[in-house]
Amino acid sequence: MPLLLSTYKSLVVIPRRYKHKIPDRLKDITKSANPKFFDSVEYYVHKACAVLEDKLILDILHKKGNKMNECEVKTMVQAILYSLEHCALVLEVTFPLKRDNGKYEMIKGYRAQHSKHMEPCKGGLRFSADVNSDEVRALSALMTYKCACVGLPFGGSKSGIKIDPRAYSVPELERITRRFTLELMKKNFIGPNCDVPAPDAGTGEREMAWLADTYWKTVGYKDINYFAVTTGKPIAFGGIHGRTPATGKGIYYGLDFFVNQEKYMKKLGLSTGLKDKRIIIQGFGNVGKNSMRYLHRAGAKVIGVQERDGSLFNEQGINPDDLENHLVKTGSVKGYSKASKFDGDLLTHDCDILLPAATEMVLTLKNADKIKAKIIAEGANGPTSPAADAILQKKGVLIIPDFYLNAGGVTVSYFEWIKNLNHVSFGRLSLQYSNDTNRHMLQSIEDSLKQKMSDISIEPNEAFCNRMKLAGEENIVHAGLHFTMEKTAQRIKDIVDKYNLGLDFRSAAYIHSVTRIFNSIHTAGF
Ligand SMILES: NC(=O)C1=CN([C@@H]2O[C@H](COP(=O)(O)OP(=O)(O)OC[C@H]3O[C@@H](n4cnc5c(N)ncnc54)[C@H](O)[C@@H]3O)[C@@H](O)[C@H]2O)C=CC1
Ligand SMILES: O=C(O)CCC(=O)C(=O)O
Repeated sequence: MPLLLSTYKSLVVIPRRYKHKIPDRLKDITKSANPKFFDSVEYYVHKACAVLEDKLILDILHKKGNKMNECEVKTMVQAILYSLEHCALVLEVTFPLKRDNGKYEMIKGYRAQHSKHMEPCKGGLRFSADVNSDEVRALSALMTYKCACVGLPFGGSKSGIKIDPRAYSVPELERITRRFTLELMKKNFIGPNCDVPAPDAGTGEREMAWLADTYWKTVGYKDINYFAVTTGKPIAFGGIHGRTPATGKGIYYGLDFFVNQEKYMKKLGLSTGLKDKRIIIQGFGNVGKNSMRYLHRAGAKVIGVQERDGSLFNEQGINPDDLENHLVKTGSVKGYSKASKFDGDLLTHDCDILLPAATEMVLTLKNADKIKAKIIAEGANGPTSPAADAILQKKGVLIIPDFYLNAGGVTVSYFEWIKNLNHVSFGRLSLQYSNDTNRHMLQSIEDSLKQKMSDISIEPNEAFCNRMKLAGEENIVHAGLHFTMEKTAQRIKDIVDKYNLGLDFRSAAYIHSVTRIFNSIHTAGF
């Protein structure tokens, strides 16, 4: 079938000559109940390449000054696209831990660097009993596409340490984190210019401070940029305002963009806007809790929360701050009095938006057919298996893909990394100056008008005053995040229209990312 590209003015027909081939080993993945995570990401990438490959080849062939013949171009394009199948480097380390009770235990950890088409590589560090090599490889690949999607100059990486953090004391977690950092340093898997970790599931500011401190006190003292070795650090140790809630805030911006697209909401039979949308969230950790907070503020009703140890339901909506207070007080969502305990599977309960924000592969061949949500907002990395994706697409569900929707975290990590390299916080040099400039501008308008009208005074209104008062680092970060999420959403939407992809926003986002990665590899030389 020819590929129809609708442009602003006309419809361009591209003959499908080259037919990017999805490898045989991935062909049946849409029927698999339990696919490998890395294979799933790879499958999605190939699916996008099948749409994109012809265009990449033809673009180069028709580029002014191109000296390669068709066969050479095709071979090169395919080589670059298939190179994305591989994870560039995977480190697996095992080291001993002396536990508080005097016993010893061997700890396993990984760091995978999927693509080094840009450096440093960027990606979080997770603590979870489920960590394995396949998982970190898949998560590192997602980081490659995530950074490209929102236009960050990074390759993709990810670490995991195979522990349940709840089973260890704080001093034990500190020893594990510091020792793991040393192992990464010994193999050149960490550094401001080669690989920069950040928080992921089971870790946060505290772990990032231990990591940065270990680097600083050993090799980093010779490196003036040592703070840029991790992101997601506490403010007092080189962090940036707004990194902790950034993933949740980005999810809110992304969702807000898509639910305001009339054309798509009509297709789904939903009204536009977040107000009164009924949402179910899986996971009440960093991502779940923070996205719930922003969605609640926007007037959406989070009617259900599913956690590891129980589920809550209230058709009138659950207050995120209230639930968090209960969690902090009791250590669990269980027993929360303003919602009822829910015994069934909340993921398949009726709602407008389902927001998985806990872990991967929760929407699978087993439950996809029972999902009633009209929108799946992928807050977690990899929550949907290819089989579930195919079923949900068929059912006409709009899926906003993980590596776009949860990119707010790494976007603000990028701002933190730049802040550390610049050794100055955003706005420090310019804010007072721009506030003074605004006041001079108002005075100048007033002076000009006074020449014509004697009795006039111009005062900044409340909104303008607030804007000048609030213009600190946090607001600059949020504005940068908002801009990034909205601009990227627009690009993804344009690609859906351009390639007639229906509701397949995942393929559109991959086309966007792969095009950027392809261009950088092709430009640098392969
Ligand atoms: N922290 C970040 O900035 C980012 C995180 N992500 C992804 O978002 C997801 C969640 O990450 P965080 O919120 O940081 O982790 P977290 O550790 O802060 O929270 C995860 C929550 O999910 C719950 N949970 C785990 N398995 C569950 C299950 N099967 N059912 C119900 N609840 C379950 C846990 O009890 C925990 O409360 C992960 O997939 C992570 O890779 C993605 C982008 C950035
Ligand atoms: O902030 C970062 O650098 C990475 C966050 C992360 O691990 C993710 O987006 O999955």
